[in-house]
Amino acid sequence: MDIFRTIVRLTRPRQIHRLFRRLTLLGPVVATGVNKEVPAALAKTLNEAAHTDATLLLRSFHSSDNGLTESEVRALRAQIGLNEIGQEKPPSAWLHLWHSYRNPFNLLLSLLALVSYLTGDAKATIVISSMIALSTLLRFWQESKSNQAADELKAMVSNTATVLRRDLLVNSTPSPYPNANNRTEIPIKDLVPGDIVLLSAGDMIPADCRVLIAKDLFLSQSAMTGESLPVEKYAQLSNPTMNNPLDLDNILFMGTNVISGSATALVVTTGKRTYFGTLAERVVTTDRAPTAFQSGVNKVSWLLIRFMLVMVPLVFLINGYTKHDWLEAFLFAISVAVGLTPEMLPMIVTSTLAKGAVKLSKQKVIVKRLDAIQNFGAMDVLCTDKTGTLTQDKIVLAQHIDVNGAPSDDVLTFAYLNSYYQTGLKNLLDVAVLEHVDIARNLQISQQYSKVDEIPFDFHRRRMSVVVSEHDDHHELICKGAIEEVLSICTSIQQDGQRIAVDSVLLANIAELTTKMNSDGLRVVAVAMKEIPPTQDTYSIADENDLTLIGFIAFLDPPKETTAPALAALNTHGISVKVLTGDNELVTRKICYDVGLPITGILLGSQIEELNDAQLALVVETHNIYAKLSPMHKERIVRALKANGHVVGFMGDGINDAPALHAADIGISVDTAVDIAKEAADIILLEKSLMVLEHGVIEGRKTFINMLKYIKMTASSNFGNVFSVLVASAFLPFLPMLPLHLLVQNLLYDFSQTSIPFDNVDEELLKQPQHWHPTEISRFMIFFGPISSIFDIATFALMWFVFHADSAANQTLFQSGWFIEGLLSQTLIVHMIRTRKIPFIQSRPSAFLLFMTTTVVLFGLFIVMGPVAHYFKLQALPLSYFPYLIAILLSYIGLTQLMKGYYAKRYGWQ
Ligand SMILES: Nc1ncnc2c1ncn2[C@@H]1O[C@H](COP(=O)(O)OP(=O)(O)OP(=O)(O)O)[C@@H](O)[C@H]1O
Ligand SMILES: [Mg+2]
Repeated sequence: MDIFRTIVRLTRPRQIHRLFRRLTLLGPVVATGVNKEVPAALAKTLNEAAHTDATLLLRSFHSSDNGLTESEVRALRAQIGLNEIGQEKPPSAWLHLWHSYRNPFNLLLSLLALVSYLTGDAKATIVISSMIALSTLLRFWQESKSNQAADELKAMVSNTATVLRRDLLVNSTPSPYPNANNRTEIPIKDLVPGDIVLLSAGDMIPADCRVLIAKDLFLSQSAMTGESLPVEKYAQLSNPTMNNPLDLDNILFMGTNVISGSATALVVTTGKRTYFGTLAERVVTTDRAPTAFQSGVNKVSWLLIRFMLVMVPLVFLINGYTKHDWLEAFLFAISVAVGLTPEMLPMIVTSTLAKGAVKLSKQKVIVKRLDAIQNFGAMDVLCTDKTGTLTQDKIVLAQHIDVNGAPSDDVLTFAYLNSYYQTGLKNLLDVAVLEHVDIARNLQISQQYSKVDEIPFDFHRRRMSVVVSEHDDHHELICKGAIEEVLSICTSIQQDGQRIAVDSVLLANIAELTTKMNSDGLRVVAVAMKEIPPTQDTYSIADENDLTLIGFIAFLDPPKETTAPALAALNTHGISVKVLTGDNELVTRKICYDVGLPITGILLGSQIEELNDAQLALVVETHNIYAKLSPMHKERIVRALKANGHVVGFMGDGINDAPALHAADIGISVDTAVDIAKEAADIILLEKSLMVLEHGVIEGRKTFINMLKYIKMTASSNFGNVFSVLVASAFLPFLPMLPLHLLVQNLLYDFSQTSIPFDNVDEELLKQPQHWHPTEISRFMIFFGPISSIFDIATFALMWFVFHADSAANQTLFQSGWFIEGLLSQTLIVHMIRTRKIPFIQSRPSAFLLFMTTTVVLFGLFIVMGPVAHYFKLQALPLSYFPYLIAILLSYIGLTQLMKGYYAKRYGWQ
């Protein structure tokens, strides 16, 4: 929860990164420059776990081959707590209150209060103290709301682990781990030591674990150790003398993830006691390059700070010299500085983003990194995979045929065995195969077959094999995968019960058959096998040779009905869609045709391989379909588009999508995706649909536009104010406003701005991607700021010449006149600047904004005209002042409206 407090300091990028990391469940925290040592107690536990024999270890954890029982787990959890990292605990309310207080604005007010108290000015002390309370509570309240929203969002994304539970065992015979029928999915936070977890490619390691069984298990530990190469892990230590905990190669660390292979592991430590947990308290995160948005906010802040550095000393010196009261000149200069500081900027940014995030969550879009919202609105190219996005989430096995195209039960049987025994990949194709449960019954799998080994899937080979033994007289290696990739390892073909050597005629026939199916939109997977004498019990990729092609299974992957309208909607919002898939071009072409996505060019992974970066940069602009891609191709395409200046979104849910999700400006994944894809994403959709995405994009744009509004208004009105102060200081024999007045004005204005996140946005602004142009903000500020000064100076003249407030004795009258005009013009101008159109008539503000600005205006009038004026060192103005005021305000509005037209024509309006 202190996440959001941290974001409040938006001008400090380092904080943001830390914060965003924390929003991710097991964020990629990279420990740099910290003591990476494993605490002694943990090192001992891990070493013991690594060196103890598996059976003994299980016993020492009171666990078994089949895991713990539900009641054991519950008892243990009550004792040791949830599997969570402690840091996510919210800070105490008092601490939060202190942080809400601790800013320059409040510190200055406190100083003023102290000065008033010491000079015996009780009224001023009371007024100033109440201001401090008000501004602190305002911030406290806003932030608490944002924090709560963030917590609720986080809870919406599911993070589960697969565990074995002894009491779920269906029959008394213990099943081999990988296909155990007593597996169940539980939230990661519910894991306890002694739990047995099943892991496969794409999973995050949910706690510190000891490997019990590993199959080609490769992990990325970069999150933990910074090393980028995958490390292999085994069930047994490769070197039994090893005792450096981080080198133990049968220990898995929380926060790392499985790149390939599969494992069964025993949970050894959980939560804060894991290595990750101990690290989380000490980590220094590496800085990612700040996003365009962060650096934009920084630029604006710096602009104002630089400006302040020039103006404030000037104000100080001028007032000191001319009025000879250096203390007052100092306090005044400081107040001007505070007036210039956009101290509410971080809070407005936070609450605008948080509010956007909450609204998005109602559209089933969960934002993991808050500043992704801005990128969401800026995105102009969306790259997406095919399955589940363009097509329905449900794939069905439609055909199982031999090489002649005749239905064949053999093919289905082999495919079933392959899907049943493989553990490396969880995907929809296997789910579809396994739906044919009748086969399992007929085959009596567990009695007739036993698994010998498997060669897991990877996205370069595009195939996977399992080796099973039937009656022990031979082993069968069964392979399934993409057509070309399987054919490349086949030397024969099974035709009408005969095994025939592959020749070009056969190959041509097969090509014709599969092309036909692909063009009908069927995804085709080839199935092949070979029999091997049972001389070995481990197999590797090298054994995938000399296979016999049995036939094909074909899947129906029909397009979603919503895809076509969603594509059209994205198009009208200025976003072009590109399809990046590992599947082949024929199927993809058919799907694109079905959903009405015009194809502007198809490029294959193999072709991309041959292009250098410059060539690729040209090609990605023109082509919109990319097929047969490896994960690295996907990433390269995203990078090329980014380098061309696009803001690129990538949507995907597989292991193969993770690198591209990382590379994109905005990574989008789904709740059902593999852990590492979810981890890499900035946005999680609770429903994989392009339609949902469109709502998200619009919400993102609204959020961004409102934030920009605030920044533009505040920058320009602060700029104008200081300009006026400078002019007034030079000519007046007294202060144009007391420090107190400046601060009250500032606070009231800020107060009215808290409604900005809720404001309406003009329709036409939502049509195009919204980019961030920090230079435009300075231009806007320099353009519109001085306009207000013209009318401020007119007010000075009015007070001086008409109302004869021309001596120190009359200064309160002068100050009151300017106080009202300044506050009213600043508040009114909010309505002018929030739209390029005619306010109220062509573009209506939200009711809340209207309410807040009206309240502030009335309150300002009350302070001056009401009975409390002397508390604020103000005095009631003669009624004859008001017609002048109205004239001044109307002229101001008129001139601003004119200038808006000119500005928009010249520079455009965002
Ligand atoms: N479970 C599996 N068994 C065998 N082969 C598979 C399996 N999953 C994928 N393949 C093969 O690998 C190819 C690429 O995988 P996949 O289609 O999942 O890639 P992708 O880029 O995620 O595609 P999509 O855009 O459709 O999500 C598939 O077309 C198929 O030939
Ligand atoms: Mg996919």
